[in-house]
Amino acid sequence: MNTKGSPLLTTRFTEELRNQNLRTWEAAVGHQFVKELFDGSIDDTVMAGYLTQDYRFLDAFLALIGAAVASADTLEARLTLARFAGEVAGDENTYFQHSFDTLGVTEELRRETPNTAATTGFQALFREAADTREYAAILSVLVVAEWLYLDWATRVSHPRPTDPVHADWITLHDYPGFHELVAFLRAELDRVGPQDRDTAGDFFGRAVDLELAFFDAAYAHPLTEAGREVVR
Ligand SMILES: Cc1ncc(CO)c(N)n1
Repeated sequence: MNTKGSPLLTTRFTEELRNQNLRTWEAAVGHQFVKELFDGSIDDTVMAGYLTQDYRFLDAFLALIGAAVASADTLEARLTLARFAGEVAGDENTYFQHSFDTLGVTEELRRETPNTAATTGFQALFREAADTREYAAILSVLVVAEWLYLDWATRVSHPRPTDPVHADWITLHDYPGFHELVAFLRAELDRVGPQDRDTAGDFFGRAVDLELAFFDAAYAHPLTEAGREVVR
């Protein structure tokens, strides 16, 4: 049957989850941070604060990917997730090191900068998802983190900004391998999520809320000129 409403044409599970959180999702994807990143107008103190917090996100996120490797139910998924961990530990980590150098953010300053509530919230959510040891719960958080970032990075048709700190952050979330990764993560959650609907919906929704809070926090907690070793 090809009629509308046939089981074959029902909404994908991940689409359903996004629809349940659409207002917050859209607020995150269309955030001032994204607009200013694309037009190159984002203040260095905002970018420096954002990246300082996001480097802590990266640390906790790597641990969550490890939990996904451990809980996946197929070799194919384990291989894909392990390669994904390699990307984060490789190119993405290198991006952070270069950007901290460019912006003049020293290790000492990063050490002295406290977590924002959104960063602490993500760390707790990642730990909670990992502790379930359930692939569906872990995937629900991974899907939000990667799909929402793919969405903002690909939605705007602006040309790339010239500053590598800005341009490379966009490229890290819009290259062919990243599109494939998000397609993979979504397909996995579409496959295993419906058996664990409530848990998936709970983790997915909390992750979307934190994504919006994380962008807001970048403006509420810029890394100020006074505390920063200004290189440019
Ligand atoms: C807050 C946040 N969400 C998602 C991503 C993409 O992994 C990121 N780097 N930071």
